Amino acid sequence: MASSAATSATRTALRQAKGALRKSMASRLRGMSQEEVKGESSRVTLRILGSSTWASSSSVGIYLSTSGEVETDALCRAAFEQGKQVWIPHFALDPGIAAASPPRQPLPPPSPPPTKRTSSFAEEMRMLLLKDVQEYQSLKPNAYGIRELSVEMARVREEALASRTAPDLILVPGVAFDVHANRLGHGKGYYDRYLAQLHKAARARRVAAEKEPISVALSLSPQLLPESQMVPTDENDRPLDAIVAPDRTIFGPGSRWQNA
Ligand SMILES: Nc1nc2c(c(=O)[nH]1)N(C=O)[C@@H](CNc1ccc(C(=O)N[C@@H](CCC(=O)O)C(=O)O)cc1)CN2
Ligand SMILES: Nc1ncnc2c1ncn2[C@@H]1O[C@H](COP(=O)(O)OP(=O)(O)OP(=O)(O)O)[C@@H](O)[C@H]1O
Repeated sequence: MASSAATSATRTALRQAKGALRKSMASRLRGMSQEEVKGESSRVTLRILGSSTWASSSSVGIYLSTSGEVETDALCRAAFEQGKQVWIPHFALDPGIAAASPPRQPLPPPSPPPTKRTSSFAEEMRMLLLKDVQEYQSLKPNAYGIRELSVEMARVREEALASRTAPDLILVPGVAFDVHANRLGHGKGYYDRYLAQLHKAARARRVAAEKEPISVALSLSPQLLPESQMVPTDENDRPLDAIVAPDRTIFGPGSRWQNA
């Protein structure tokens, strides 16, 4: 009992530390002007486009940026121009699928408090194949303000986990990063779980270790914490292969990212 109480206290402390960092980073990022974000995004984009990892990848997973993130518009367009396959996140809840799940309790049980809140987002993120740049340009923002395929299109669209041409490079968003290549996201664990599944799927397809997908986070300058500060992590948080910031690349343990 004592050790499970300690574990639960540790988890609470970790959740609080992550929450505090998300809050302080959000306020730092609000202090950046649009011009600063654009300028830094261009520098990150040039570093990605100039890397040999980008040059040798034929299939890329790219997040579609929202405020407080490195903008990915130029990267998406470059990927299409260069004939790469482009996969984007999808996390809108599909009401068709929700209707098939067991009915909710009319009232939450008095104790313990409910852990699940109603949300317009799915439990798990998927990565769906975009057809072309025209389709990319036609995407509409979801309830969170992030552009993605409509729920109807998403139902019939190829998903990366089951694909033989799954992305070999994933460009990952985040709130904060540290010099050990750790990442803090928005708190749903979508990318942590998805990357773990993608690696599992690659192993199941007997993809060689050196061909497993490379995950690289894109960071605005304030998002990369100073050496003295670490992102709070637990056993589910895997360091990335690299973090590319406007004037610095952080390499994760055993990284296969190649700048030049
Ligand atoms: N541009 C971009 N796309 C992305 C991500 C991202 O971080 N950036 N994601 C990276 O994972 C996924 C979306 N992640 C999300 C994470 C949290 C919430 C959300 O609802 N946050 C609430 C608080 C939590 C809750 O209500 O449960 C909020 O902000 O109010 C939504 C989406 C997929 N696409
Ligand atoms: N690989 C995993 N397997 C199972 N659960 C996981 C995994 N990774 C994360 N989780 C769970 O997801 C929840 C949110 O995790 P966390 O706070 O690290 O999210 P995040 O990485 O900041 O968010 P996101 O990836 O959506 O940007 C936690 O309860 C965590 O335990």
